[in-house]
Amino acid sequence: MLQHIDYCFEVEVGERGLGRDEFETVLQRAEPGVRWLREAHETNALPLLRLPAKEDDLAEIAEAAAWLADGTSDVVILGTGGSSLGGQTLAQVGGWRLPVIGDFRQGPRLHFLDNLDGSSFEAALRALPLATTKVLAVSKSGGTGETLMQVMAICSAYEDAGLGGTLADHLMGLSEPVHSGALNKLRKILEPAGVRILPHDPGVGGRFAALTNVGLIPAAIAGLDPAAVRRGAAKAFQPVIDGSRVGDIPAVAGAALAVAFAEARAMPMDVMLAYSDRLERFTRWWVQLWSESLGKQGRGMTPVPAVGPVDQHSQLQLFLDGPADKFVTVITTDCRGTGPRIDAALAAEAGQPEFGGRTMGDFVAAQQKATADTLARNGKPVRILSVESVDAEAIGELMMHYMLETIVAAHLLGVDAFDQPAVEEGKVLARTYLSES
Ligand SMILES: O=P(O)(O)OC[C@H]1O[C@](O)(CO)[C@@H](O)[C@@H]1O
Repeated sequence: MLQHIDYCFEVEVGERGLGRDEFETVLQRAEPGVRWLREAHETNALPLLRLPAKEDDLAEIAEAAAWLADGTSDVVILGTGGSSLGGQTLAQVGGWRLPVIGDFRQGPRLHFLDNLDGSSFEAALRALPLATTKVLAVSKSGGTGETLMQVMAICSAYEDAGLGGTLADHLMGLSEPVHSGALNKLRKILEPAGVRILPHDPGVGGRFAALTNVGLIPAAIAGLDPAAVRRGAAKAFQPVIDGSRVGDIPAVAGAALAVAFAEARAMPMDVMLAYSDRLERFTRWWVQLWSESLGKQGRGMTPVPAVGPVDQHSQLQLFLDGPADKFVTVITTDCRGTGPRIDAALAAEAGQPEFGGRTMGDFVAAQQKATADTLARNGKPVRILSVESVDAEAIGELMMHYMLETIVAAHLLGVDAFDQPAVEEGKVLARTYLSES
């Protein structure tokens, strides 16, 4: 992966761009954050940082994925937020939820039920052949209401189908170990039925858990090699541990840019425009990571997910000509030569001669470059992240890059990247309203 940041500076984009000295100042402010990361890695204070090199859990991940998938018609993954989006992101790289081929994938059908909607859940329960379905219920805390309700509904559905005695043959859980006698409700439901519960690493926060069993089991079911995902993550982490200068660590430079644009240019909207169907879920995973990690104490930047070229026909007008409050990241792939090649005679006849002999990938390659250049020409700062192709290593590298970028941005903003205190109030109120209804 290469990061190009020339279009972030005033010499290229004019007054919305940063001066090199301004950027250097923010980079210097990032140094304590990078020192903290290095120390946390050495002392294992942040287990996330040990994941890229971790190998001792890969056999269990492969075995769990095989148990869920082998001889199964459908695999249902319950869980929300960080207990689902990392798995979705990785599974999409393996083909899940891609247009058309998502429906023709080899192996069991894969379903992530991360949103709670009674009517669709009921329809899903009617449609699923329960006897040949396996369910993975993921909740780090074991206490998320939406996931608990789904698990209870599924257990009852098995009971109603006369399969109540076979829950251990169909369900698997993934949750933190019980600590200091606290109640883990997911375990409380599943353990008495003999359902196996895999451990969620208590030291890895939900939205940072994609490189653990939480993300890698769905990845393996979708045909991705978990070891390759981690190899990619190690690439993003390498410049942190090898002592590179802060400005030479892509994730640190990215964090410094985002914070500098928010603070010094009043540009608190961060757009991720990814030119690949395989990265659509990745943009959504990043939305949670960026929002829950940074949106605190009146600070934070608002993530805007977009996919190209389709969002050129939806959001690009706003990015180019709306409020000048956005820092855009364009993620490009080397897609030249991919896809169908267009017949020259047909192209000429249609009055589109430049299509003749070109592939769809050639057109998208031209579009992603044209979008970045057009934004820059219109005075909009743009960063370009280019990956050769979207495979297991590339997604691992992208995910680790963004986790590091988020942690460093939190240091720069002076907020805790790892908590999400504000969402608790609404959860308590919803429980009160439910018991009063
Ligand atoms: O994995 P859990 O504990 O069920 O939490 C699911 C999600 O809910 C949140 O706690 C927010 O409500 C997220 O941070 C988390 O990813």
